Amino acid sequence: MNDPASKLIVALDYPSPAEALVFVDSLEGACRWFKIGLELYCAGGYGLIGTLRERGFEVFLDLKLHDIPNTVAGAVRSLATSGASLLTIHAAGGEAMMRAAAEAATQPGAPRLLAVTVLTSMDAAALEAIGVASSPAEQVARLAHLAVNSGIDGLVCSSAEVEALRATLPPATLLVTPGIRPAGAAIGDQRRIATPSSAIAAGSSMLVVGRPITQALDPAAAARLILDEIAST
Ligand SMILES: O=c1ccn([C@@H]2O[C@H](COP(=O)(O)O)[C@@H](O)[C@H]2O)c(=O)[nH]1
Repeated sequence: MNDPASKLIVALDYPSPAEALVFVDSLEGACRWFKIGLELYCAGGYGLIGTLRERGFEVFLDLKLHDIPNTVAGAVRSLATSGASLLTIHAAGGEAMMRAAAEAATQPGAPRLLAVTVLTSMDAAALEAIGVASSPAEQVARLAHLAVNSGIDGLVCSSAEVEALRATLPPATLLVTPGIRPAGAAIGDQRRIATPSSAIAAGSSMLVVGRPITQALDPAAAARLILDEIAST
C-alpha cells in the first residue's frame, strides 16, 4: 500500500447522498476511499455504497455495530453483499459479540471487520466518567487484543496508541486512525489527535479525515496536501 491514496479515507459526514456525491465529484478523483458513517447511512446512504463502487471507489461503512451477538451477526450478514470493503463494530460489545461478527463475515464478499476501541473524541476524563479507570492507552490495548483474539481484522484507534499496538499485534492487523488534524486545523470534538505525517510515522495503516477536507474552502487542494504529507513521510 505505497500509493498515498490507499491510505486516506475521507469521511462523508453529509445529511444526504446527493450532497455527498457533489462533494465526491469536487475532489476531482484525488481520493479513492470514502467512509459512510451514521449520519449519511441513516439518510439513505445504503444505496450510495453501490454508486460509489460503480464509480471505482472503495467504501468503509462506519456503523459501529454494538448489540447482543445474535443481532450483530445478523447485521453483518445483511451487509455482506453491500459492496463495502470495511465495516466497524464496537470492541466494547465483548468477545462473544466480536466472535459472532467475525464468523458472520466469513461469507463471500463480506467486508473486513474493524473493532472501534476507544473513540478518538474521548480522553481519560471521559473514560473515567463512564466508569473506566484505565488510561485511553490501556483501554485501547485491552480491547485491541480482545478483538484480534476474537478474529477481527483490524482496529480503529488514535495515532497515539499505534506504536504500542504495532509492537504486540500481528503485523497484518489493520490500524485505522481517525482524529487526524493537519497542523493548524480546527480540533472540534476530537481529543486524541495527530497530524497525517505523525500518524503514518507511528504505523497507521489508513487515516480517516473528515472536516479538515469537507469543510475546507478548496477540498481537492486540502486532500492533495494531506496526500503529499502522507507520501513524504
Ligand atoms: O474513534 C473514532 C471512530 C470514528 N470516527 C469517525 O471518523 C470521522 C472523523 O471526522 P473528522 O471530521 O475528521 O473529525 C467521523 O466520521 C467519525 O465518526 C472518529 O472520529 N473517531
